[in-house]
Amino acid sequence: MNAMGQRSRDGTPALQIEDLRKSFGKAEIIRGVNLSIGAGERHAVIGPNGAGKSTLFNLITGRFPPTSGKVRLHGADLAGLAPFQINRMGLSRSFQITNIFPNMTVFENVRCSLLWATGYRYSFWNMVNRSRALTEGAEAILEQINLTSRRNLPAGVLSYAEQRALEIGITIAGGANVIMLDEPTAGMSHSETDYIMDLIRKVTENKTLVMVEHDMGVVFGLADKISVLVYGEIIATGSPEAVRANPKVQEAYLGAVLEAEH
Ligand SMILES: Nc1ncnc2c1ncn2[C@@H]1O[C@H](COP(=O)(O)OP(=O)(O)OP(=O)(O)O)[C@@H](O)[C@H]1O
Repeated sequence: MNAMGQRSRDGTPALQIEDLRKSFGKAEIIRGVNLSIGAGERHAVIGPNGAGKSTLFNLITGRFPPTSGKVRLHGADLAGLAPFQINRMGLSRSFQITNIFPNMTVFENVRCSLLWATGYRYSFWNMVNRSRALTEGAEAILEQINLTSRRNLPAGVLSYAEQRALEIGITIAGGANVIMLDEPTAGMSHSETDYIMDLIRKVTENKTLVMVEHDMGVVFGLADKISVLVYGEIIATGSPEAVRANPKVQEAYLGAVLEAEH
């Protein structure tokens, strides 16, 4: 069965991380991370600045090779694979920095990412069918991210929140079933944050979501499970309630963050 866009039915976790380590020079930034993320789970990784959250993302997505340890996607070892190969196995990520082409239209941005993501799978199709499939696919995504009415505008003129929605559209375009979002609501107002949160909930329905996020409203509103990364180690993983109540987490991170929000 092609697992794209569907939950694993045999109980294999979507992602398994086994004793993962990463050093830059002498500094060990990721220090033995073990984590299992179930198919269909919404998982948030939180922790203080510099804890290694982006580095962990970069290791999972193949952007950096680990110093040691393993990452498995639906049971398959990702060692040695390039980001585009991992992407074609059903894992797609967004970046903290907006990754869209500002001079291309909104529609072209989505269509292009679809073309890239599905390049191989449609290789036996004739050009007409392929072109039609891409157009229809792009239209369906625009509908999902509520940007149909903006489709012919250059992406650069969209509002910040709309650009982040487009970024999410580009991330989901290839039909990946594991979606990784890096600070999807960074720099947003309360209403924009609520809007993007609803959008994320909608587009990741029946998919696995892994996100790094600093806004605790978003984390506790969206996540089924939370992992807390401090100095390259996961000090707690569990349900939002369990993580919130964990004294180690309170001490290392959440106590100060929740206090600052009130
Ligand atoms: N390519 C690199 N080379 C050297 N050091 C790096 C590299 N990438 C990250 N680091 C270091 O690793 C540490 C963790 O950085 P990382 O960006 O992963 O943290 P983070 O938890 O995502 O932080 P933030 O919440 O501020 O985004 C930092 O001390 C950073 O300077």
